[in-house]
Amino acid sequence: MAICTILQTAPSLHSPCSIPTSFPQTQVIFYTCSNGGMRVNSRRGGRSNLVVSCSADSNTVVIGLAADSGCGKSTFMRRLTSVFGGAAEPPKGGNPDSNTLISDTTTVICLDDYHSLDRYGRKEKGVTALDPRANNFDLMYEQVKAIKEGQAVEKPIYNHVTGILDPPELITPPKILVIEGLHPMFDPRVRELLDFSIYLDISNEVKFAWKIQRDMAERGHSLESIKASIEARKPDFDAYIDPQKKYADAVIEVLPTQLIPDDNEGKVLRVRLIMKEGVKYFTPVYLFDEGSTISWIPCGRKLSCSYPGIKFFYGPDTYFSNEVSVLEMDGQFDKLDELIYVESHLSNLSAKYYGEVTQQMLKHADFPGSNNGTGLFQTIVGLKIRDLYEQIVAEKAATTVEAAKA
Ligand SMILES: Nc1ncnc2c1ncn2[C@@H]1O[C@H](COP(=O)(O)OP(=O)(O)OP(=O)(O)O)[C@@H](O)[C@H]1O
Ligand SMILES: O=C(CO)[C@H](O)[C@H](O)COP(=O)(O)O
Repeated sequence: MAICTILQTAPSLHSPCSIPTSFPQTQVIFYTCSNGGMRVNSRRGGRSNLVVSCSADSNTVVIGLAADSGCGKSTFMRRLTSVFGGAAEPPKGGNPDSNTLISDTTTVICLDDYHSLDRYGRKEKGVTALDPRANNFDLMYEQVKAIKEGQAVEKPIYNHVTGILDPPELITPPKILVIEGLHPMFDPRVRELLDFSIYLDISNEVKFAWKIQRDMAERGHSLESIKASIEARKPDFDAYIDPQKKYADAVIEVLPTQLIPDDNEGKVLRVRLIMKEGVKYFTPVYLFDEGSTISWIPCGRKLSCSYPGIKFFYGPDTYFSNEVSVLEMDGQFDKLDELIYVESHLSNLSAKYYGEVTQQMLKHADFPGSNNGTGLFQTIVGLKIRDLYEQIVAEKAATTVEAAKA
């Protein structure tokens, strides 16, 4: 059984355990921790809102999601949270500019909150936010480690509206902590804390098309300023962000289509899901026959395809000297409900029932990428993360039972 330890009394803070509002001295009390642990047997009388920590055998599972800005992290997070069945919201009653999203199962923190230099500091020193010198990796490590071990932390907030660091917010240990941003796999100490890691690898052409779509249409930026911002970030992106992909357990690579010769519109995409072999709790998805090499055009009687059609590929490969399986989709779906035909040919999806992938995709048909491989592979990785979490919890429960028997 997991044990939480009372660290301090702090009436103004929220607790990671559900604590009765008051309790008499010498009473034995059971607390359920939000990361799945449980506290028993307190004889302290007193007040509500004690800050407690839940012991290591109720550890939070930590997931890292790396990508450059504007590459679909928020969209991915919304798909992931939905797989667990709840909506994610900023901390209640907190800073309206908080970057954190909390649902029943997951807490997503944005690593921009560990910027050590604010917008003005970066300008003064002439460094970008991608530069490690603009980020506090010691604090990132200490706090992710603490949360993983069941302790609440006071995490800084980087305010994207004002460009300065706001007063911190309390983060209590969830069942699953997702750390998303520019550098989740940069610092070896933080990397070591990750139970699973994902890199969204958006090619320059596609990144440019997405940036234009968002920053011109939604934020009123000019084409020239978007080009200049991408160019200014590129050297640091190449030096500090891109190299993290070699550590990722899964990479979603987004490239221009090969189905339209010399396409420069960037609307039709070729998306590759690169899955590392031999990762604990993670078995790669496969098409038709595990380990074989397959090229498949599913268009025909059961799948409608308008120009330029759809092409799947599956096969083994190596990626930064690691053995991987690659699943690729080029093109886009005309009718999303027909995705069930493709789903029925995929195995190891970690779905709870036949058609769950299609159902998730239909549920969020309005999210960017729902008609192509970006949405499909993000949904599949979401199911894989749920499966990984459930395996870890089951393994811990079995260990606890064994320990109790001994
Ligand atoms: N799969 C996709 N297909 C097409 N466009 C996409 C896709 N994913 C993201 N985009 C585009 O990129 C924009 C940014 O997406 P999103 O907000 O998910 O990225 P982000 O990485 O969280 O960005 P930021 O770090 O800047 O907050 C979207 O508004 C959309 O225009
Ligand atoms: O890369 C980024 C986030 O992923 C931002 O550029 C970084 O956080 C700096 O933010 P701002 O635009 O507020 O100066």
